[in-house]
Amino acid sequence: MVQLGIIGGGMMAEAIFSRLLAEKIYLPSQIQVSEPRADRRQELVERYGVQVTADNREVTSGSEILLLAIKPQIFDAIARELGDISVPLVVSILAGIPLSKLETGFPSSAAIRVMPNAPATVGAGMSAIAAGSQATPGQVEQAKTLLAAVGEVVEVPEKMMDAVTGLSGSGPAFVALAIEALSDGGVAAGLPRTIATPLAIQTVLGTAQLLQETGLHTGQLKDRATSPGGTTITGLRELEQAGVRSAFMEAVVAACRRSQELGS
Ligand SMILES: NC(=O)C1=CN([C@@H]2O[C@H](COP(=O)(O)OP(=O)(O)OC[C@H]3O[C@@H](n4cnc5c(N)ncnc54)[C@H](O)[C@@H]3O)[C@@H](O)[C@H]2O)C=CC1
Ligand SMILES: O=C(O)[C@@H]1CCC=N1
Repeated sequence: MVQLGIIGGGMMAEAIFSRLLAEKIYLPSQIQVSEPRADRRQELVERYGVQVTADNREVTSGSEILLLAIKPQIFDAIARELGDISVPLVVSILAGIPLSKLETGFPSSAAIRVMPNAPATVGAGMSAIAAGSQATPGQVEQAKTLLAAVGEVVEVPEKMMDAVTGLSGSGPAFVALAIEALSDGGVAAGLPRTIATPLAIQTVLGTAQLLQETGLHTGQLKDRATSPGGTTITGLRELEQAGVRSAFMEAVVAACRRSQELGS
């Protein structure tokens, strides 16, 4: 019997259900994905053996949880198409779409709004969840179990979800841009790309791990790496002159605003 129905078989859907399968939380026979693109359906069957269909309604019949993994821009159309169904729980990963819209769109279901991120693909995701008014503690635990399969989970009040989207939802792209720029800097300084990119990636990974494992404040770590009159302070001065700190802050705030727009 299908236990997890998924609307939209794209990148995030695959990231989440592939880990659920790998961790044996569901069997392939218990997951059904609806996806309009035939080549994508075939790919998902070949890779994972899950059930696929082009018919969204087929997915909803019998599902215990319905995971919405389509783009937020088509949420209204999906709610019109499926709003009369009665699955116990709708879990949405859509940027911006508020619980009020989920609850109005799916009036017979409890709703949980989630914001995961792209590192979910390798089990290193960060997800925030906010429960709707009809969600039972058991359903919140069910959602946490789903998301724990792809990384860390934190429960937040819904009013924080757009800011979460701007930070951890969009953040992997901001960090990827920073890694690419560090690698470019290495190339500009004379390194071959094949050495510069792994150096940049491991530097970001190691710095994050150091901060996480030691609880060291970011400012203390910066000070530790900074000798008087040395190389690091010379580079930091350039970053400050270019307004990099402000650029990151504005990126998160702009992404948060866009999440608010998508939900309005
Ligand atoms: N990409 C990311 O890093 C993150 C994305 N999200 C959210 O996840 C959701 C999905 O994003 P992605 O996986 O990146 O997009 P995607 O484009 O990879 O996946 C969306 C899928 O929905 C399918 N689709 C289109 N129309 C459909 C319909 N009428 N019925 C059923 N399926 C349909 C598309 O063919 C596609 O495979 C979005 O709402 C996004 O806001 C959330 C966190 C991170
Ligand atoms: O760019 C987007 O809209 C999605 C939501 C969070 C990350 N990617």
